This record gives sequence, structure tokens and C-alpha cells, in this order.
Amino acid sequence: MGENATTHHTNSANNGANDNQIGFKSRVSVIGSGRWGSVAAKLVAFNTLNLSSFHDEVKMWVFEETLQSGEKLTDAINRTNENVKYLPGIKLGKNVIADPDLDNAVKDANMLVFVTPHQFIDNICKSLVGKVRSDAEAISLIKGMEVKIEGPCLISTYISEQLGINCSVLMGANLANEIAEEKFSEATVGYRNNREIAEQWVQLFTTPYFMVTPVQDVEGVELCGTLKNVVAIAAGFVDGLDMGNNTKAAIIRFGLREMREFCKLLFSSVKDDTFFESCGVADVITTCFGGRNRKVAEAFARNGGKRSFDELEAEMLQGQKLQGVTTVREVYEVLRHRGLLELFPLFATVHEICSGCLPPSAIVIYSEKKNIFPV
Ligand SMILES: NC(=O)c1ccc[n+]([C@@H]2O[C@H](COP(=O)([O-])OP(=O)(O)OC[C@H]3O[C@@H](n4cnc5c(N)ncnc54)[C@H](O)[C@@H]3O)[C@@H](O)[C@H]2O)c1
Ligand SMILES: O=P(O)(O)OC[C@H](O)CO
Repeated sequence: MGENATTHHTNSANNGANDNQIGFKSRVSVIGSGRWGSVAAKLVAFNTLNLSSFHDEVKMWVFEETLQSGEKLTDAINRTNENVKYLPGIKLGKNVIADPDLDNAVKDANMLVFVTPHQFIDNICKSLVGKVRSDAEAISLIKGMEVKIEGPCLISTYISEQLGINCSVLMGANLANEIAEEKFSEATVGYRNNREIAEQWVQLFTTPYFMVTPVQDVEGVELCGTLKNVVAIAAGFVDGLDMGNNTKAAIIRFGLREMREFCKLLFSSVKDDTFFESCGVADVITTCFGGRNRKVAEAFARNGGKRSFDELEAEMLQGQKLQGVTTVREVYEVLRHRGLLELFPLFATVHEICSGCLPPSAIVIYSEKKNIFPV
């Protein structure tokens, strides 16, 4: 890894830290095995096989569960080379090895890919403290954030602080099922200050059908990926109310504007250009038309808000997890705490609808009466 990767670590295991020498091959572990986690493993495994600077094998940590057949998910993945529950029908690559033991899955790895629903990252990081290599680099593909008493915390920051390692991010217009079928798409790597590390992540993820661009704006890239899920829920309400494409386009525009304002509220360093990368406008578009948050929000609105998101998620997604409902609650808390709810009417209304305080049709009232954005 690059120079910075070995200089700033504090509380991690020191195993392998002297491997930074000629002939050293990177080892990659993927922490998470949902739909996107499985696709991420497939992308990475294609490259580790083809690039001499990586060990072929990619470990993929599996949150173990027992399938209806009685077989363990991990065993089924290793037997079929498919994630039969979260990504059936797609071969991951023979060099992907599923492992239900988190410590064992990260052991020896110097490149860690975090890709679990954001509500689980707290426990995962806590159990990894002291277990990862001191020279490891991490990347987060997680679209969400942590809100602590002290305030909001990016997932990449949380991983960095908990494990004492640097953490970049990869976000973008990335519906996992389409990338699994090798349909062309783009993504954005957000990095802090080490371009060399960013290039290594770009190399690890890039394939002929997956184009990755590095951007030195980790906060902007990550917050775009996080906040677009809130806009997707608003778009789902519009679809559930059969309000049409013009209304949806208006919601997307309002949403993008609130995303930009919220990003700059938290981090004045966020760059305007970031919103024109795949992680920005492109992800908002794809998620508002083809994402799971949109789909479940549509069902919520069609049911008049009478069936909860939890119930609909369990019924419609079979174990996959929505991020938008939790995220908008967290965003709402941040804004309420700072007395800024009135400046973010779309985000506030989405939360009030999700939590049952307003009916789904309030998204219309929002559009008509509350368009009071700051410049
Ligand atoms: N699916 C996509 O198209 C897509 C695309 C880009 C980014 N993302 C983001 O990637 C992240 C991961 O999403 P995904 O689609 O891979 O997952 P998913 O929603 O498909 O699957 C849920 C995962 O959570 C795991 N899980 C359940 N309970 C758990 C627990 N207690 N502890 C740990 N893990 C548990 C399940 O085993 C499963 O692997 C999310 O932040 C998501 O927003 C998803
Ligand atoms: O299916 P969603 O709503 O979780 O969105 C998936 C991806 O984030 C789209 O880029």
C-alpha cells in the first residue's frame, strides 16, 4: 500500500505490517454478502485473478443464516459459487470464499471492503477492534450514516476511528442486479488525501462494464450516496400516488438541492462538482426509478401509509434492507437539533410521512406550499 497507509494507525493488530516490500501481494476481504456485497465480491474477484499485485483469493464474510432447505448460507455459496439468497443466478468467481467467521475473514487482509447495511456496522466494527492488520486500508460501499449524541458521523469516519485505519468510499448509480448482469455503469471513489490509495481502489473495482472515477471529496461522495435514499423514498410516494413524471422530476430537483445544502451544512469542504459525478445526480436518478427504497415507498403510499415500512420491507425484500427510512430519521434528528427543519422541507416531510405523522399525500402539500429553499 502507499506511504500514508502505514503511518497513521494506532490500535490495530500489527500482523503483516512489514509486508510492504517488493513482491508483496495485497489480500482483499469483503465484509458483507447482501446483494451489493455479493456483486462487489464478484467485481473484485475478477480483478484479483487478473492482476499480479493481488492474491487470487477473496474472502467474503457472511452473516450466517440457515436456508429453508436447512443448508447454511455459507455452505450454499461455497458449493454453488452463487449467493443463492441475495444474488441467485450469478456466479461470483471460484476465487470468492464465503466465511461466516468475521475474524478469520479479515485475517491477513490489507484491503478491506465494507458493504453491509449501515445499521449493522457498529457491531461489526466493535468486534473487529484489534483484529485487522495495522497497515490495512478500508473502503466503504455503505450508503448511510451514524448519528451519535455528539452529532452525525460518516460511516467511513466511524470505521476509521474504530479500527485505526484509513477509509475511502465507493458510491454511485449502482443498482446491484444490473451490475451483476454486467450492464455498463459508473461509480465514484471518494478519497481524503492519498491519490495512490484511491488509484488502487479504482484498479481493484474497474472492469470493462464498471468505470470508476476517483474524487478527492470523501464527505461529498459519501453523503450523496447516503442522502439519495431519502429522495428515493419521496419519489416512491409520488409513484404510489400516481402523480406522474413531472412531479417526480420536481421532487428529484428539490431533493438534489436539499442534498447539496445538507452536505455543505455538515462539511463546508464539499465540492459542487461532486454532485455531477456518478455518486450525485446519476445515483439520484437511478435510485428514484429502479431502487428498493423507491419500490417499498410506492407500496407504502398505495396502502395509504397503513402498513409499516418494516412490514413491507420484510414482505417485499426477503431479507434485504432499506437504508432510506433510517437515514431520514437520522437526518431529521440532526436538523431538529440545529433548529433547521424549515430549511429542509422535503427531508422533513419524508420523515413525517414515514413515521406516520403525515399521510403520503402530504408530499403534494409539500410541493405546493413548502417550496422555500435557501438560495
Ligand atoms: N443493493 C444495491 O443495489 C446497492 C447498491 C449500492 C449500494 N448499496 C448499499 O450497500 C449496503 C449493503 O447493501 P446490500 O444490498 O449488500 O445488502 P442487502 O440489503 O441485499 O442484504 C442485507 C444484508 O444484511 C445482512 N444482515 C442481516 N442481519 C444482519 C446483522 N445483524 N448483522 C450483519 N449483517 C446482517 C444479511 O445477511 C444481508 O447480507 C447498503 O448500505 C446499501 O445501501 C446497495
Ligand atoms: O435499491 P436501493 O434503493 O437500496 O438503491 C440501490 C443503490 O444505492 C442505487 O445506486
